[in-house]
Amino acid sequence: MNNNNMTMKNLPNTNLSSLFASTVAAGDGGQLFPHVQAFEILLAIFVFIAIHALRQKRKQGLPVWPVLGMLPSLASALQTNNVYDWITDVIRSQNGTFRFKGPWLSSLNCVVTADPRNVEHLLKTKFPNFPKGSYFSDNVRDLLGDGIFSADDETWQRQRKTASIEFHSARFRTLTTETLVELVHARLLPVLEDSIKHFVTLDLQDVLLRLTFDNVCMMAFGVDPGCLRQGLPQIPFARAFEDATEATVLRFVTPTCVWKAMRYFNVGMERNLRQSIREVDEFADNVIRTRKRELSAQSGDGGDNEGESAKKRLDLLTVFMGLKDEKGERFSDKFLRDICVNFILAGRDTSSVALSWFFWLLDRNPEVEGKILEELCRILAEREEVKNKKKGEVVSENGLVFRAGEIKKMEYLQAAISEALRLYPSVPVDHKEVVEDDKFPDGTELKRGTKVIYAIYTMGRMEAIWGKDCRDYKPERWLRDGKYMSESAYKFTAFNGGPRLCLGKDFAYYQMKFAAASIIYRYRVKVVKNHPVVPKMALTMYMRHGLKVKLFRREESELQKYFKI
Ligand code: HEM
Repeated sequence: MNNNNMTMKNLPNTNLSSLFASTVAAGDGGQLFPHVQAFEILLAIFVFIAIHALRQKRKQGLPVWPVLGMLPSLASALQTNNVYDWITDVIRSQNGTFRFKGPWLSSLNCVVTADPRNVEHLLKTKFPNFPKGSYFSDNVRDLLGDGIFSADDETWQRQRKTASIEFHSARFRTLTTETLVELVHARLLPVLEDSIKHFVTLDLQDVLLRLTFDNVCMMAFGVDPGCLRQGLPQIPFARAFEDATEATVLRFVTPTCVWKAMRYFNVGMERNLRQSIREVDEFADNVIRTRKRELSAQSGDGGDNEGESAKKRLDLLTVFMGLKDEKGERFSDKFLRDICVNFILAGRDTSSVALSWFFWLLDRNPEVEGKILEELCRILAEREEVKNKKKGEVVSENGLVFRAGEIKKMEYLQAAISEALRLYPSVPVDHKEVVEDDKFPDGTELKRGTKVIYAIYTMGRMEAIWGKDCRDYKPERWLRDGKYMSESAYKFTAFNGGPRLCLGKDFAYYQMKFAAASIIYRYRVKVVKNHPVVPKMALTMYMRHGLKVKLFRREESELQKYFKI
């Protein structure tokens, strides 16, 4: 055998077994040096394996290596700027669904799909067969306990039912609307105004995260942590919460036995996680204790300050404190803590991250910004007091607050935000586990215990779902005769679908529209030139480097153009 002639190109035509045989035979005859012989054998084995692995790529989407499975491809994809684009390419090459093969004995084997028929199957049709599962809940239990996000079955159902009634009650809606007005006008806009006064750039993602964190803490605990204030202070509870979620996410990319051992010995990331959870718990315990005191003061003499303030409360903590479980007993403090922490996780960063991508897209699509502004001014022009004013007066009104009815009329803005969520869903991938053997509508076999990932990010980029222009930012695709038309939850999965549809969806749209309209009406948001914008690998699709922007106050003359009065 002439080893010098052995190239990757001509090898597929070589009879490998004869190659092996001749190599070994040469060794038997002792005509070659033993280390050359060993090298040849190893090289031949390697080439054989490489060809086999690469051949699998066509059939299975990625090369499959002995022992390591598809891990090398994943590892190199993780070094790129956007792992979600990589997943998208693989899924597209496999017509919507592929099976990821992890290393031997690892927990990484899974089926990944972006086929709406499969997504409907797992989120709705066969919902009981696809719970979150023990792998997910084991990983998140220390932080989320038995809260709605990680729970399945009755524990989930009970929280879902109660929270759903509360979320859809008129009182709750009024309170959240009022809270939002206060947060945007007394806190967000002054911070933005400050950046203009001091000629500084701003990380808009950080500012929006602060806004939604304060907002959701007020909904869950009835407490304002005050993250969004001038000077943007560090708030220990917010910091601890963020650290705890980041450390929890690390468990998903660490072999289970490794993180469990680290937890046992209280070292590394597990040590940090324990410390952060302790701080979150201290905050929660404190709020729960104080609320209990308030409520007992209210049911006692009812006249003192604590009792009075408790009467006004509508947060989830107070609602759940007033309820009893199926045995007629009050919920434990631990369960109350879990409920609140889960709601904070669900509502903390989803809307702010969506808004960050939205403002980035607006910067790249100024015609969309123009259409939003036109819509805002058209809606404002319907106000009686505006009609009675002379041309130009309304635009100089600093204290202008959009009303709930006006927010609802913002169809184009809703379309523009939905379009941003289609391309950059706040939750880019989600996860389920198979209880009993099953089969997807596309024919994929699912064995009991299989992990299933539905790739929400990829679904927004499938030609089969959205057409040839699926990668373009086009709010118009959501409009029919100027009215916003929602899509099937199994095509547009940003808010999940079926029984576990996002509970905060309506509120989130309201919150995002209110904040966006209040900003866009006053400022042009320009992304700092050459600022790198790439997603971060996390449960929520943050921008890895934040969103550095500079704000410019809108000139009256610019707004004037849009007022048709
Ligand atoms: C743009 C904003 C939002 C997006 C894109 C979004 C998306 C989602 C998604 C994908 C899920 C399913 C997660 C899973 O089961 O693994 C979910 C669940 C949930 N979301 Fe949202 N969400 C948003 C805002 C909010 C807000 C503001 C709240 C509350 C204040 C909220 C409350 C919830 C709750 C409680 C669940 C759990 C529902 C259940 O399991 O029954 N979400 N959301």
